[in-house]
Amino acid sequence: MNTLRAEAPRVAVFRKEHFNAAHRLNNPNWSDEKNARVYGKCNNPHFHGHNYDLIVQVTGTIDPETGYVIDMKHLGDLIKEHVTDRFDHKNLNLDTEEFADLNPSAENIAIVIYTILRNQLSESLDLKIRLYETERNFVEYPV
Ligand SMILES: Nc1nc2c(c(=O)[nH]1)N=C([C@H](O)[C@H](O)COP(=O)(O)OP(=O)(O)OP(=O)(O)O)CN2
Repeated sequence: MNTLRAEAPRVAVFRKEHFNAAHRLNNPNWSDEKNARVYGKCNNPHFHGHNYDLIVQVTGTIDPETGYVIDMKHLGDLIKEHVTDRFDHKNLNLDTEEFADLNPSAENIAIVIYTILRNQLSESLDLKIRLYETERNFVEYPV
């Protein structure tokens, strides 16, 4: 008799959201010259904006009653309440406590969003964030 039981399949679901925000990349421990050299136009003292595309990936097993890993409507509502309402049309450096002392690079923004959403989801669900800062520049966390 085969005593091995098939593992429940794990499925990834994705929710895409969008927000606009301004930021400035700057290291306060460096000179103005070094900041300008390292960050280039992203160091503009008057800030600049991006149209961020956010893809939230949630992976888990399927609830046999709903057929869902997670209700994507609920996931969309969570992202709106906790992420996009918080960051959309904000100056990340000046208007948000998360980036008051943290350089708002795409990497750091992704980690902040991950941490916010991780607290909203069941521990049985895995979470991954993909954040597009431009059409060609994007980051993922965790890897
Ligand atoms: N590792 C990182 N590198 C860069 C980041 C970042 O957050 N992490 N951010 C920037 C800029 O803020 C921004 O992404 C602009 O970069 P740029 O390459 O100029 O943008 P585009 O893709 O629109 O333009 P291209 O013409 O394709 O270069 C830079 N680096």
